[in-house]
Amino acid sequence: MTAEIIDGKAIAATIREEIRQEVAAMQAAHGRVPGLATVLVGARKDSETYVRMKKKACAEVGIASFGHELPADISQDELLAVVEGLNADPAVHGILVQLPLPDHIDDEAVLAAISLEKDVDGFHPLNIGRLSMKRRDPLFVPCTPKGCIELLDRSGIEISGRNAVVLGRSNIVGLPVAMLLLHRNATLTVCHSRTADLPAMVRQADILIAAVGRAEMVKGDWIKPGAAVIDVGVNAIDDANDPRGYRLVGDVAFDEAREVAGAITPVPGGVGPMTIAMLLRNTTDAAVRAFGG
Ligand SMILES: Nc1nc2c(c(=O)[nH]1)N[C@@H](CN(C=O)c1ccc(C(=O)N[C@@H](CCC(=O)O)C(=O)O)cc1)CN2
Repeated sequence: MTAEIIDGKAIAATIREEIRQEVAAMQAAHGRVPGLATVLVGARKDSETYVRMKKKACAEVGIASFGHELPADISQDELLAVVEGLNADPAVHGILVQLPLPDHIDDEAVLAAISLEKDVDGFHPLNIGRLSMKRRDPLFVPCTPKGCIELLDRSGIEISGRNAVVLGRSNIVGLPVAMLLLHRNATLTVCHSRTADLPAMVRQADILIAAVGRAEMVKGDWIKPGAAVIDVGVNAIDDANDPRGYRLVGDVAFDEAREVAGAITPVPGGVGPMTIAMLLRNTTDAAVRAFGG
């Protein structure tokens, strides 16, 4: 079997066009557009790239973006003051604090300071708490997990009643995506570094979400024939043939897995573009609420 490739780039482009039209309609109806504040602390190259991609995506759909580039040695109080200022700014409907933050900053305190109505990353403890409960919808769902579910839905992959295995238990991806799958009536297994016989567990998966951050860890013979494989990993590995000196690979050994799976996301071009599309979705939803529907 050769798997169907789930083209995250194309699906994200469709979603972005849907949002562009909504934003144009908002502009016509209210004379206002959604606004996203991005907060970048320090000069990590990957974070700079992601924030730049987010601002560009905002511009393409008509969302206003307000960039705050702050020094790596900013104090926690100073950063909290920036967040408070954005909470009070009526032009800002969503606040994105790019992670990870420098070690001297307590990221939980910063995420908890974001107004619930502007928490477009969905990382506020109350939003996460609501995500973990039945029938208590959070105001926002974290972007990468939401993007994984959207990829399954838009590819016509049934979730209810299927065995879903989540590899990884991070706050950003593993735990929230596990909750979303459970809410959609999947039978859920969460695997991690202490799981015994990982290949055997993964082989149970009708739907596999790989989010461990280890390059090509999941081998082809770990995959159940016909499974849907959503690869969240974005890992740089050395490649002398690439002009950048590296290339990006996922957590799944793609060439092996595509011979066994029914459907699979590539890296790059799978989940990554969906993360940004879902941020635009959440920001637009925040503005709709702020404008009164
Ligand atoms: N506040 C947040 N911080 C972080 C999040 C997040 O959702 N909110 N997620 C990640 C990084 N991330 C967004 O911030 C992100 C990662 C990857 C991509 C993406 O489109 N990747 C491309 C490849 C890009 C490249 O060539 O370098 C792909 O997979 O096709 C977008 C966003 C951590 N921090």
